[in-house]
Amino acid sequence: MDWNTVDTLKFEDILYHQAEGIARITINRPEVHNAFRPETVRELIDAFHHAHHDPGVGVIILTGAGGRAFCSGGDQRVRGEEGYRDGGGTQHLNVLDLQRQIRTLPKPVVAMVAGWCIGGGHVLHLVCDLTIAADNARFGQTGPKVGSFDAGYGAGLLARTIGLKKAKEIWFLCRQYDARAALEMGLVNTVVPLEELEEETLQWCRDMLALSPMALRLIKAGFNADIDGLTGIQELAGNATGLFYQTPEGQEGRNAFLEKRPPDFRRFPRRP
Ligand SMILES: CC(C)(COP(=O)(O)OP(=O)(O)OC[C@H]1O[C@@H](n2cnc3c(N)ncnc32)[C@H](O)[C@@H]1OP(=O)(O)O)[C@@H](O)C(=O)NCCC(=O)NCCSC(=O)CCC(=O)c1ccccc1C(=O)O
Repeated sequence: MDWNTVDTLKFEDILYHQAEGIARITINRPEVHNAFRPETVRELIDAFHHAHHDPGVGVIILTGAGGRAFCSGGDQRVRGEEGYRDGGGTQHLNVLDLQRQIRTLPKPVVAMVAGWCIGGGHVLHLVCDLTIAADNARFGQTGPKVGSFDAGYGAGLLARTIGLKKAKEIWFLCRQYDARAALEMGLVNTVVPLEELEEETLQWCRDMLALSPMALRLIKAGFNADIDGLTGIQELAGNATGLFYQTPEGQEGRNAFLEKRPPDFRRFPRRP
């Protein structure tokens, strides 16, 4: 695949590439196994925002540079007493904003995982819709070992994904799991040799690009609705409103207002 960059997007900690309707977002800090600092997360949020609003993008890949790590979580070197310090000294837990963004983004997001997928990095793959793992991938949570925990998606979505007992084991014992074990517990969708990781991920993306974007959008919202509470229902309901706007019945209300007349909904059926 010949990836293109986007001239308007300038990043320091991440890379953004695009081709054939696929956006590839790469955390590019291999010297720390792609740990994220607040600036990394801010750039990821901007990149996902761009991919979300680009009508030429149908599927998004999230990955890490270097082949040795997807992401090792928050950068412990900038961890302060309240969060992770940015260059100006303000402390953040802004990866939580990124997690919600990936959940509500109405396009499939695929985690392409090689190497370490640990801590907050593990939660990032978890909130992606699908995970394609290389055979060198290793998964786990370290929170209780390093004085941290993610009791939101990191706990609840993990339990929904692999079951409560296994999710508690992962958090309570802080063990690491290889790709085969991750596949067996339903934590990833497939495992391939490292050298085939990108091609396999692209094939999954191409298969999704051949399908109805609206159907994928709605089924993603449907999968997330109950787990995400009112935010999930809002996403599903927003889609319903968007579809209703496209109907003559929805447009009659707007037209009547603009034409300063009472709306006439009598011609629209009350369906069984
Ligand atoms: C991933 C390891 C197991 C890999 O081990 P190994 O192969 O031996 O490599 P190393 O030599 O350890 O690492 C190479 C190099 O990278 C540096 N590094 C690795 N991880 C980090 C990191 N997270 N931060 C900073 N630096 C890192 C390492 O120091 C080495 O550099 P040198 O210069 O050579 O020393 C192992 O590296 C490891 O265990 N890493 C730490 C994993 C970890 O504990 N991550 C943090 C978990 S907590 C978190 O992610 C917080 C997320 C968050 O923001 C959050 C917010 C709100 C609610 C909840 C959360 C949440 O906790 O998720």
